[in-house]
Amino acid sequence: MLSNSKLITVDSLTEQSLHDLFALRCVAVRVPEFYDPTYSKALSDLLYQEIDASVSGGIYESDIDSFWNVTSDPSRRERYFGGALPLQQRLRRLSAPHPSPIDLLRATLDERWPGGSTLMSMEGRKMPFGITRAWRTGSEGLPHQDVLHRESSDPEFKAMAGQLGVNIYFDTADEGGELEVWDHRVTDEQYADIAEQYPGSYGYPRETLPESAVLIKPEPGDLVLVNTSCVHAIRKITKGRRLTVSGFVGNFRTDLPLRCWS
Ligand SMILES: O=C(O)CCC(=O)C(=O)O
Ligand SMILES: [Fe+2]
Repeated sequence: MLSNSKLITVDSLTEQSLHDLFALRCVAVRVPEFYDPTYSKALSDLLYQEIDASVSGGIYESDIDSFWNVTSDPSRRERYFGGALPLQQRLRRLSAPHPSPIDLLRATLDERWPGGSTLMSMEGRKMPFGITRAWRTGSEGLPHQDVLHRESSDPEFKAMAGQLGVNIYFDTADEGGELEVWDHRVTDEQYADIAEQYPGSYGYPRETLPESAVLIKPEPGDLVLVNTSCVHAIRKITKGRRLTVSGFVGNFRTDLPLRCWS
């Protein structure tokens, strides 16, 4: 039975809940109404219009590539880094007169984490944080992990002590679209043997996994943080559509800044 005992729900993000998530005392943390739900719907209407057909398609539509889509394409990579600051500025403009939800998240992490929080840089360039992901009816995200050092050979990322997926939900599906998280990790050693079968740590068959531990049906305005070393999936959206602003947060040490990218 799915007990959701590995889910922590908090009124506001705390240092303790972040430590619990990095240490896998839980697999997900939910902050209901992190962003005002009445602003969320209005913002989602604007963000749907920003979807860019020229960024990589796949399971969701977006306004900017994710890092893993640009690693082997120099022109996409250039566009990705060039988009980092315009992305922040556009979300501020679309959210005004309310705060940008991604600024609010980065400031909250800065206040709560001993070492603070900052945008991730790579080779001296800022990375985008807070991409829009629009999930249409019929789409789903298969069981996967997000582990940066499997996507980049940069030795710096090997030192990362943990990675979180952070999602703020602005529009949610009428049916389906739940976030499912397993209390289960495919280790780097295990992944090395199956990497060719599951590029990007994506698409593990459900029958190879234990029962999932957490199932979240997000509401507009919710923030959900997942330890992305745990296998997680987005159940098929069978009615309606779903829009998130999404990113990752890397922990390099408690006394160093969390680093944020998408
Ligand atoms: O959209 C979601 O609920 C989760 C997306 C995801 O896979 C992640 O944040 O790593
Ligand atoms: Fe993920």
